[in-house]
Amino acid sequence: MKKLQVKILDARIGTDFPLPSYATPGSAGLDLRACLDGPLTLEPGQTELIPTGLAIHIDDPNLCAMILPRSGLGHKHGIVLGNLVGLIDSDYQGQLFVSCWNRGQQSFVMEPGERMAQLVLVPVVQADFEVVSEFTESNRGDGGFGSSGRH
Ligand SMILES: O=c1ccn([C@H]2C[C@H](O)[C@@H](COP(=O)(O)OP(=O)(O)OP(=O)(O)O)O2)c(=O)[nH]1
Repeated sequence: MKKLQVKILDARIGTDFPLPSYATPGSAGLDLRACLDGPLTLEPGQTELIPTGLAIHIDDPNLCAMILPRSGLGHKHGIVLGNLVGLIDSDYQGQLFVSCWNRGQQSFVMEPGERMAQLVLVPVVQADFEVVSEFTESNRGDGGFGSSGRH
């Protein structure tokens, strides 16, 4: 299997914090840890851009990466992403940052090395554009926004 090369920018990763790894052979997401010097308190409503200490250059236009929230942190503690989803372009070469938003009612202390979000590689298809007058008809046609279900 072809694997993406992830560059480690922070020497604490692999020493103070574990190396990134997939939790199980079937895991889709790679945990992204907070590369912090000390605890960071996120007050209710606060958003902070938190470094991961990792950089990737995907270098393949057929792929991108997405940063997604961790379900437990989001559901139990209200820690989700300020941008809802982070999209990492295949030509991006910088450090990965996670926009952490405390949408909950209580302060949350992010500890150094804490798993704050996850990174998933996703196939990409780019679009070309063409002006046409009609499509070949389908069953749905242009029905949407609940046209086939509850009104
Ligand atoms: O959660 C995120 C989202 C993006 N990025 C990096 C990778 C991505 O390739 C780059 C640009 O992201 P995006 O295109 O979403 O940003 P933008 O606000 O549209 O700005 P621009 O493309 O002008 O930099 O920032 C992150 O590190 N974390």
